[in-house]
Amino acid sequence: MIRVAVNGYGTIGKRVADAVTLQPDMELVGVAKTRPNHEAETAVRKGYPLYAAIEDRVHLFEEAGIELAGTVEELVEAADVVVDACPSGIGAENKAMYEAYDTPALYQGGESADLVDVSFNARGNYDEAEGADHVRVVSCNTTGLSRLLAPVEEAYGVEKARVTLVRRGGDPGQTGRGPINDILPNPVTLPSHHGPDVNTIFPDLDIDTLGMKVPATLMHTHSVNVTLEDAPDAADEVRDLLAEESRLFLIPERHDIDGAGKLKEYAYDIGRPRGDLWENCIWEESVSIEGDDLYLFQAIHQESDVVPENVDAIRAVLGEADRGESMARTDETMGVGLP
Ligand SMILES: NC(=O)C1=CN([C@@H]2O[C@H](COP(=O)(O)OP(=O)(O)OC[C@H]3O[C@@H](n4cnc5c(N)ncnc54)[C@H](O)[C@@H]3O)[C@@H](O)[C@H]2O)C=CC1
Ligand SMILES: O=C(OP(=O)(O)O)[C@H](O)COP(=O)(O)O
Repeated sequence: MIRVAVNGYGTIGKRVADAVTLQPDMELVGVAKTRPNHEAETAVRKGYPLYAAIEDRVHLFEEAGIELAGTVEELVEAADVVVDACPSGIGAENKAMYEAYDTPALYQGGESADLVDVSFNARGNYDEAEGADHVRVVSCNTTGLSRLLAPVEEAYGVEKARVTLVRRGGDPGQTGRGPINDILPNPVTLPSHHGPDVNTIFPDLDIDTLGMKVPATLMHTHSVNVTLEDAPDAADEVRDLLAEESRLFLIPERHDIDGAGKLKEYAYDIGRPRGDLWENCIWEESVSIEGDDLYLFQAIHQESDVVPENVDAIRAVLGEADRGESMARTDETMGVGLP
């Protein structure tokens, strides 16, 4: 059994913890939190051993009547691998602690590529993570782009990818985020971090990305244009290619899903935990071929698409399974793949 610790039990961390408990080859050693809020209480209710992320705050948990299993250093020491899901920049601060206990660490997309030995996407570069001490699971948007571009590059070759990312301003729980009533080029200069991040997975891929932020919380939306080296005659061929990928969901026309709102409704209706959509959601009708150019729209559920990737990264780092085995096991246990 792979003993997994999760440090940072927020949007990403709590989802990764739940996914780890579903894996037959993994054991969740515990989760670390900075303060005794509702998420801490829920973790305890789920039976997850809870550790204090900051030693000075142990008394806050005691005062709240929440039982602790120990401090984060004990958690890291007891684990074979730690998933750091702390806010951007805190992962970098934690690196020395992981090194002190010789525990390999997975970081999230908010950390810099320079922090780690390898940036990771399961479909893109699974094998490169084996034996690495510090691995970054790339951001939600970069994960969505990597999953899409991998099969397209393999089948047709990518001459140039151009993507405009219309990004949600904040997650549903992030009440302090904006914009509330605006549409922002973000960043206003090119490229957004997503293109260079895709290049940490596919170094030779020619890609330009432009970012925006809008007053929405549900999902991101990508407008994708890829000039292909060897374009197929018909868009149907591309649809068939994408449909073979378990983490790409081609939204059928019959579903009558016109945006992120209905996508989330669909996720709740089919009983997805937290309404999560782990797959890229690609509008089937949008997949078009114009000459050598492929066009499509996809929506990305920022809170959850990196979760299967974190599970795969755990196995990849420890060399516990090859890409195909790991992705299949993760998909089957979590229920990845939409009808
Ligand atoms: N929310 C999203 O849409 C996505 C986030 N990411 C990345 O995942 C990482 C985490 O983001 P979220 O889960 O959204 O953040 P979050 O704020 O929801 O959760 C972070 C958790 O870490 C805790 N924390 C803060 N300092 C800590 C410390 N020193 N030790 C332990 N825990 C600490 C916070 O209290 C919070 O519970 C970031 O790098 C982010 O860029 C990646 C993909 C999507
Ligand atoms: O990694 C994400 O988005 P990004 O790829 O646009 O940076 C997540 O949605 C977190 O973004 P945030 O930094 O706006 O919270």
